[in-house]
Amino acid sequence: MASVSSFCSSSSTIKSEKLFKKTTTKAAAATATTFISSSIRSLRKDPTISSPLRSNLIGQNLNRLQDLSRTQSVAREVPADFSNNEVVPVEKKGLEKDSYALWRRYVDWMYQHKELGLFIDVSRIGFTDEFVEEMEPKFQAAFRAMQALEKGAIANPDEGRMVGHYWLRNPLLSPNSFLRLQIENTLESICKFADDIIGGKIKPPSSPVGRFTQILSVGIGGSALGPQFVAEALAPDNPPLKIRFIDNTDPAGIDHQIAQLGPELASTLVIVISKSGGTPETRNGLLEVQKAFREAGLDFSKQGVAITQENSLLDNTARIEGWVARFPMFDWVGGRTSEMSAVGLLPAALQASTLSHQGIDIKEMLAGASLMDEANRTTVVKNNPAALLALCWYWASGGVGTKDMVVLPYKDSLLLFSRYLQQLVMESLGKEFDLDGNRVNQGLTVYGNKGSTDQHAYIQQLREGVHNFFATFIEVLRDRPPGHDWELEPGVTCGDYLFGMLQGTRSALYSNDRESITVTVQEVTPRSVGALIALYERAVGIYASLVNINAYHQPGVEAGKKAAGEVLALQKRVLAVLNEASCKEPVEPLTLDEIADRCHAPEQIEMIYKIIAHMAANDRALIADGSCGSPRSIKVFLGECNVDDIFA
Ligand SMILES: O=P(O)(O)OC[C@H]1O[C@H](O)[C@H](O)[C@@H](O)[C@@H]1O
Repeated sequence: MASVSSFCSSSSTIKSEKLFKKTTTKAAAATATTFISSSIRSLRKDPTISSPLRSNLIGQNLNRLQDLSRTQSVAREVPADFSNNEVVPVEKKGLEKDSYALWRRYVDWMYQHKELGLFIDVSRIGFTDEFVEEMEPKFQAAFRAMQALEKGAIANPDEGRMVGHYWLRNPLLSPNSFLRLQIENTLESICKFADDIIGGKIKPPSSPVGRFTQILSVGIGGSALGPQFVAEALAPDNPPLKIRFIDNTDPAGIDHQIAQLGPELASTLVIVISKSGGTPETRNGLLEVQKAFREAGLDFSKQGVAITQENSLLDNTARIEGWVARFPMFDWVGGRTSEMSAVGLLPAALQASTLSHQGIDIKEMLAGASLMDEANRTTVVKNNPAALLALCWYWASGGVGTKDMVVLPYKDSLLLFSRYLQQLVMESLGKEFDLDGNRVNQGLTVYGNKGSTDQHAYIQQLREGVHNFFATFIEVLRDRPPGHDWELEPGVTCGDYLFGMLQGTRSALYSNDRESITVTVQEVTPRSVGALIALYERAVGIYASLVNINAYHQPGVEAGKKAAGEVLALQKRVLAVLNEASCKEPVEPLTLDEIADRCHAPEQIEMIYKIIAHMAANDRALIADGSCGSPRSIKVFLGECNVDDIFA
């Protein structure tokens, strides 16, 4: 039953909508503004409505305020406390439309990193000077937190861990010489190992080619997304060592990767990546690959490499089985910020070009990240690229995630950037509680693929539909390597079209009050990719401080893992019950109620039905009566009875 206050919230919203529609005079606009503001206040305080609904309703109301401001051209009376005291109010005004004023804003706020050739344009985000001023203390606190983090503070208090991904690209910053040496030695051993593999010094034992030709990376989440993004962005066209990924426990997906390797399995280097060394999907991928090796008569241990924390299950397995190599994953590096650790560096270093016989230049990636980190250490918001992004995110999403971030790289090779950012941003910022234990349900939704492709898919909605996002364009100035360009019509190249599409979409969105950031790089190189990763890692860290959350843990992920474990445990009980009934003479097919009863889990009947339907679809349970489409009617038994299991 809807509680009184949740009813009030939604009725306020309806009323504010009506008021908004009726508003024709300044006086009416003022009344509407006051009413909408108070609706926002009530929504923020109402504990009885779900947080997605709350965000949605607040977002709608903020949009109305913005629209009111635009139509009435009056200074806004926006509530100073529409949220809890932690959140700085975002006083939305109509976006600047005068082209000279916009040009001034563009030039005033343009960020340029000369050495990296990277620009950030925040002029199409409508933050005001007052907002920047109000945010200043929060930014100074965020900078202090970042300094402490870089010095080795326990920045992940829930897990009692340091957060050290910044040391990976500047080991001199490490809080002690032990960590510095660990980083430096690991980098050295990665480079040496990659040289030995590419140069054929380390060979697969049974390949007729006499060297490794393929890499199969097994890992998930932070142990896959960075390497996938970097491979897509930087791998050479015809690499002698091509990388593939198993990043799921989907048997068909795994079969597909193994089938595509075919006889080249004999010359495949398998890199198993897992910080914890115990992630089920990764373990399953490993077991499936090991089975394929056995079936092909190959010795997996001569072709397997592990990247994991010391003494994890994976580490111990690799050590005991004598795999080719093991590389460390450090306790103080989180999965989603691990691209500059062995997790990202080893796969990158192995993706060599046929011409140079060198892998992706990982030292350049590290240099790009290090230069970006350096720029992000300034405490002047306007000169700090990551802080600028965080400022825009805060403004655009009200500091409470009311707007989504649509990431649109206009470059095919950056297709996976938004997918990579999805984990980095959403796993870091999507938190139920803040650092003081208040329920805040924070987050920032990220999605996107690439332009101009997406212009032919969902840009229609962005331009004209629900106003629940801001965009980030990633622009790459260099269209293709020099000497290859040609004009496909007088004065216009193919790349000019891509450029035109980006600029056109940016303008079209802005003219309809859709805000955007543009990040520009000269080229997609190891250096610029390293810089982009570092830019967003720091922006996420700063933003997390602004909204007072721990960006470095992921307690919510555990709930799904735990529930999955419970489903599998229930499946084992179901199997035991079915086995016992199927071993009877004659076989005793069971209804779902009977199975649930015998499992002592009547409340789990729906899950038991799903388990049976899944097993039946995979020929592991047989339906004696009825069909899965009418659950009440089915009777189930197992095709084979295993007497040993009954007495086990
Ligand atoms: O590297 P692993 O320990 O296998 O973890 C892989 C992934 O597991 C979980 O889903 C975490 O939420 C991710 O942050 C992590 O990247």
